[in-house]
Amino acid sequence: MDSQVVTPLQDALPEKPGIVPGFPNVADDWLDLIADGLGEYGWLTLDACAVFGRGLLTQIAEEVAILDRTDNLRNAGVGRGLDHTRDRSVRRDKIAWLQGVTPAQQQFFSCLDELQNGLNRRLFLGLKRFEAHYATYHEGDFYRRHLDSFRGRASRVVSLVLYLNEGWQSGDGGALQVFNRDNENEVCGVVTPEMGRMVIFMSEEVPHEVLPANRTRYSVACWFRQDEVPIPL
Ligand SMILES: O=C(O)CCC(=O)C(=O)O
Ligand SMILES: [Fe+2]
Repeated sequence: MDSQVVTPLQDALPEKPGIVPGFPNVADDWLDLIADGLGEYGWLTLDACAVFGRGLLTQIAEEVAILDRTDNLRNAGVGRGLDHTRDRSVRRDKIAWLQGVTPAQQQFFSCLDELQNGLNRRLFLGLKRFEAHYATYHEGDFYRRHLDSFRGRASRVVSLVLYLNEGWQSGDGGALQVFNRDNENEVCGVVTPEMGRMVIFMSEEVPHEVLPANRTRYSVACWFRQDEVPIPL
């Protein structure tokens, strides 16, 4: 597996007022909405600002920006185990895996935990753990159409991407195109990577593609998995 230890960059982070009390707030109705969208369409997008709170989103965005500026992200690969390659014709983003070590990452991971439990209770997915990485797409970077998991491998089951870019304009490119799970040539959604926007989809079912970005694009991508430990694919 592509992995990289992310050292907490506490010293580099400016003083923050902290995370606002009452946030994050993973409420039952929010979990219902996500479970309904996944169950009915296999994917959904929503604005998660009110759930995470601006304070946490800003801290997460600063972490990835610092990792980017200090050259602590590395070229992402395609496939796992022996099939793992860094094919730049398929994807050009740079990534760093989260270890849940900084206060912001701990808060974020506790939300992912609640989401995992909420989805298991509603959809009986048997999700056991999750993994998450920061991703940076610089100008011209893209990720061609793909699925995040292959059928029957019982690995990645649900994908989640949270975008971290203030003031994203349509001319900035970098949209996520979501394809129909029954017809991979039909676009059924276009998601703009604006701060706090989130997309969630079934990893084995929904083809998707990141269009070339015209400015730096930050995100955190997470996968909820059914396996206890990574199964080499
Ligand atoms: O950043 C996105 O919009 C999607 C990224 C993606 O598809 C992936 O990392 O597998
Ligand atoms: Fe993907």
